[in-house]
This record gives sequence, C-alpha cells and structure tokens, in this order.
Amino acid sequence: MKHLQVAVGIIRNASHQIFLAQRAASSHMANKWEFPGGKIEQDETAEQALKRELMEETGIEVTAAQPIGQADHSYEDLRVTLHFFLVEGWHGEPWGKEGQPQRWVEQTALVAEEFPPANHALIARLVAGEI
Ligand SMILES: Nc1nc2c([nH]c(=O)n2[C@H]2C[C@H](O)[C@@H](COP(=O)(O)OP(=O)(O)OP(=O)(O)O)O2)c(=O)[nH]1
Ligand SMILES: [Mg+2]
Repeated sequence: MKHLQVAVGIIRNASHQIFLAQRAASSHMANKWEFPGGKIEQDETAEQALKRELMEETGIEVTAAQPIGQADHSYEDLRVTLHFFLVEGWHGEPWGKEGQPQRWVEQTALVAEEFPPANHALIARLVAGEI
C-alpha cells in the first residue's frame, strides 16, 4: 500500500482559534475540513515541508512551529503518517490561497467528524485543552 508522510500545521492565534481549510471535492477525503499541509518530499525534513506547504496553501511564512505528535492511519488504499506541528508564529495573514474555503474555529469547538479519520485523536486532545 502507498504510504505518505504528511506535514500538517495547526495554525493557532492568540485567541486560541485555529485556521481550517476545506479539501477539494475532487481530492482524497473530499470536502473534509483539514489543517493545511501536504506531502513531505524526499529531500525535506517534516519542518521544511510544513513551511513550504503553508506558504503554498495559505500564504504565511512560519516563524514558530513546535512538533506535537504524529498519527498513523490506513485508509482503504492509502496509508498516511501525519506529522503535526503547532504553529503560533508567522508573518502575513493565512487565507485560502488555492481557492479552498477557509475559516477560523475556536479550539474547543472543533468537531472531529468534520475531519479525516486520521485527525480524530488530535482533535480530541485539542478540544480537551491538552495542547
Ligand atoms: N493536509 C492535510 N492532509 C491530511 C489531513 N488529514 C489527513 O488524513 N490528510 C491526508 C489527506 C491526503 O491523503 C494526505 C496528503 O495531504 P495533501 O492532500 O494535503 O497533500 P498535498 O498538499 O501534498 O497534495 P497535492 O500536492 O497532491 O495536491 O494526507 C490534514 O489534516 N491535513
Ligand atoms: Mg495539502
């Protein structure tokens, strides 16, 4: 089975709101809400991939990112390992640079079912205020 390593950014502002983007209708996990991010390339560290993907997808330059864990999940025909980073420092203002819908949500109001299954354990930790 194909196995992807994915860098994922939990962009959190001073009011403890988190920036979400909606996945495209044509993509894997179509229409689910996600934390911006994407595949780690061969020659990259997870943090380098995070910075590149967040610039590409949201237009921000990440200045502070802290690793907060990983999640491994097997979908029907694809295995993913998500490398989560809490992003609390950046330059610019995140927006849906690739045309994807976006919104800020209070950390405690996140709803696990709106995300791909690989995110569910992390959402529980965020809602519980453990992060
Ligand atoms: N970005 C992101 N991907 C996630 C999350 N949860 C989750 O299961 N995934 C899965 C969906 C995809 O199968 C896989 C890769 O993410 P991606 O589609 O963002 O990768 P990418 O930006 O490099 O995509 P592309 O270049 O192919 O358009 O990770 C999440 O919260 N954020
Ligand atoms: Mg992506």
